[in-house]
Amino acid sequence: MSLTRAQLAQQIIEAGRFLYGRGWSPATSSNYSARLSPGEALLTVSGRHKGQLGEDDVLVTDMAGNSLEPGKKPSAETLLHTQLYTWKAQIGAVLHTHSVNATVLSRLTLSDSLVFADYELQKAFTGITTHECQVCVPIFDNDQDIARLASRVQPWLDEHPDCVGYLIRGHGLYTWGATMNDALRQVEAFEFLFDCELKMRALQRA
Ligand SMILES: CSCCC(=O)C(=O)COP(=O)(O)O
Ligand SMILES: [Zn+2]
Repeated sequence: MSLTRAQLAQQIIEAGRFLYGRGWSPATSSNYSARLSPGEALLTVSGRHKGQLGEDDVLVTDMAGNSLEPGKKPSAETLLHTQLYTWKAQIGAVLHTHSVNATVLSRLTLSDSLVFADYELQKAFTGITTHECQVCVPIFDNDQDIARLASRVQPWLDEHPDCVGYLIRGHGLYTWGATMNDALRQVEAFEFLFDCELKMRALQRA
């Protein structure tokens, strides 16, 4: 069943309240979207406070990232959302967050990926049914040129059809789901795992 623009806007508004409240979308950072139709996404307007979004703070774009609502500026990172909708038809929502843990962990990790293994909570990710597997999270260097960044993300997605999210170094997390609730669950799962990983590293050093 497809949801209306108003329903999807409400989901984005509520996601923003939740993510801001958890401290994962501070200071106008982050952007959120939902698939409105096969060829259109509903995305946050650039620069808005994500804990205080209203109905006017979202706009429709095409899958090339062009605003279909003149006068509204789409998120600077629109292309990172639309590339995911183009990559997989099952994706219905994309969330990008800026937590302290995602930022610190992506800076501490000098290699180009993080691997989670043996955590029961890995099962919160779509398609994962056991802790006995590895969840590989690529880390891409940050880039102010979002088209260039998207062009570095694309080969990874193409080669890893089961990818559940990625980090941008010193910047934040991208994850997604068939529904907004699926995407929110994955943000929470990542944040739990980031927390565990940072605590493990701190204790191993002590
Ligand atoms: C204040 S954070 C810098 C921009 C950013 O990384 C972000 O997620 C928000 O950008 P937007 O254009 O979507 O508001
Ligand atoms: Zn960002």
